[in-house]
Amino acid sequence: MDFTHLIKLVKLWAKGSKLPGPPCPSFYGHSRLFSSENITDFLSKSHEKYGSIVRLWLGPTQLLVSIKDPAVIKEMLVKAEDKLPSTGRAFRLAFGRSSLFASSFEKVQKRRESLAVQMNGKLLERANAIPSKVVDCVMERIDSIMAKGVVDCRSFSQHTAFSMLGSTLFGDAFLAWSNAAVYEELLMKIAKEACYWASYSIPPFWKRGFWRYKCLCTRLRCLTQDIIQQCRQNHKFSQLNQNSCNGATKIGRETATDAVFSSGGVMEDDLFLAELDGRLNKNEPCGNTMGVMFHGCLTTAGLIGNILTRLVMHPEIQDKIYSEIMMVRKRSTKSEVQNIYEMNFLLATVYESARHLPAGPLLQRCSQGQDLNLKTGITVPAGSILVVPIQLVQMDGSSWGNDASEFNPHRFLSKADGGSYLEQMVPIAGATREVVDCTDGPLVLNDPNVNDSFLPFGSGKRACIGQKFAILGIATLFASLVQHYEIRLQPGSEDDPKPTMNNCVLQLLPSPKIVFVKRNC
Ligand code: HEM
Repeated sequence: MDFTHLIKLVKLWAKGSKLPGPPCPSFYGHSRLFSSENITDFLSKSHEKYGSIVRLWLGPTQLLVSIKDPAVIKEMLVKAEDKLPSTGRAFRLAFGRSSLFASSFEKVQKRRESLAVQMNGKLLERANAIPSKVVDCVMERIDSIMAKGVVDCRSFSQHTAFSMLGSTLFGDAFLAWSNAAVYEELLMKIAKEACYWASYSIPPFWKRGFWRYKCLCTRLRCLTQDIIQQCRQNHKFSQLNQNSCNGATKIGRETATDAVFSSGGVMEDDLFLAELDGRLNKNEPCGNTMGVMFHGCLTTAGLIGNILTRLVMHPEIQDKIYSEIMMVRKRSTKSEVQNIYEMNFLLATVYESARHLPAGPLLQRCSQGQDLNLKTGITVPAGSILVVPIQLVQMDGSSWGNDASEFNPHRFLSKADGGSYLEQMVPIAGATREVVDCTDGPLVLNDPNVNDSFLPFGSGKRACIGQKFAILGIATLFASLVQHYEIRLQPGSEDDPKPTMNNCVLQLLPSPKIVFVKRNC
């Protein structure tokens, strides 16, 4: 250890010991006391005893600081720009260099901004967060599932999220791709092992399992290149057709700068993919594309599964969503997708599901270079691990009321006059600011982000850039699903599912078995 390292360490000890927290139980600190399964319980007890900021030693050189106060969390998430080195390592190990999921903010800033413009601009302007072709594809799958029998929420959600993200990134070619099932399986195998292999600060070259894992990652890269190739061919072909219909001879990007989306709403150009990976690394291409597929599929599948589980456990909520869909669609002349902005109860159910069960137990940050001075007067020393126990924050009675632990979409609705805040955020041609008259009277959707304790997509400098896309896409999907099918719990599958970490995300397990019953509409 060199001299500067030693000075840093002494500062960490000196400043860290001024923070409130339990005494260090051993040389290894608290690292052996909590695992990912009981981390929230452990932090809950520590916050009860020591207040809203708690420090824990994870060993002689690692200080963890957990923050539970919403105002301090907000400040911290804006000020602490870096992610933990292990997060960046997990993505780098699996997918190669990435300019989107690296731990240093400096490395991701530019790509984040340009991708956010794509995700939140063109994609949402068209109010076509997911194309009808994906919904058709999911519906077809339900028909084949019904022919076979039952399915569980988890596997249905996984396939669905995969179709959603795949067709958004790769266009129509993805839905017809013969390797889609293999791709999905590979991605899930990688998800099972990613955190384990990233927990080694030096890759364990001596372990056979590690090389097996690297093989899976290489196969995923080859398949990603294959689908990108097909996506480009598809695009060129459709351009050729379009040009020959127009009597033009020129093909390629010059004619397609505005054609990121086809008429069906799918991004059929390779501009989006080029935007994702740019000229990142010729030896390890597609790092960001694979990273987005990985993160997007796992988190979206988690939320879809979570909503499905709620709908089968609370049939009264499903009935209410169905009434809202029918009411909105009956009285509206707009296209199906635009109607989503008027389905306030459905959107509130999506928010409530995300509040009730976030993708993971912790948001994490660090500030490698300098100390973090918070307005409360507290200084978090450079190099500390900063965490937000989201489950605790999103279930806290002082932010969410006495019924914080209940599943209640109404907490995001109010009876005041006005339109949905989503409609105001994403202006749609011809959209009026109507409110939906559900059985309880007109309901207005509140912006969930006004509550600092709503954090399923993080917040601040490293917040999720897929939030609006995920919410609108998932709502679009459920609007079709619930309109055409009643989703019921398979008799005998009444176990009480509990939040459990599985494939890098929190899921309600055991996953209930469900049946789709076609409605007469
Ligand atoms: C239900 C679906 C999703 C959930 C719950 C979710 C959740 C999250 C969370 C909690 C973070 C960390 C935020 C923070 O630390 O403050 C994150 C980061 C991120 N998300 Fe998502 N996400 C979802 C879907 C997506 C999708 C569909 C995309 C893109 C297609 C996406 C792109 C990203 C990116 C690029 C980051 C990394 C930001 C950074 O490190 O700077 N997410 N997401």
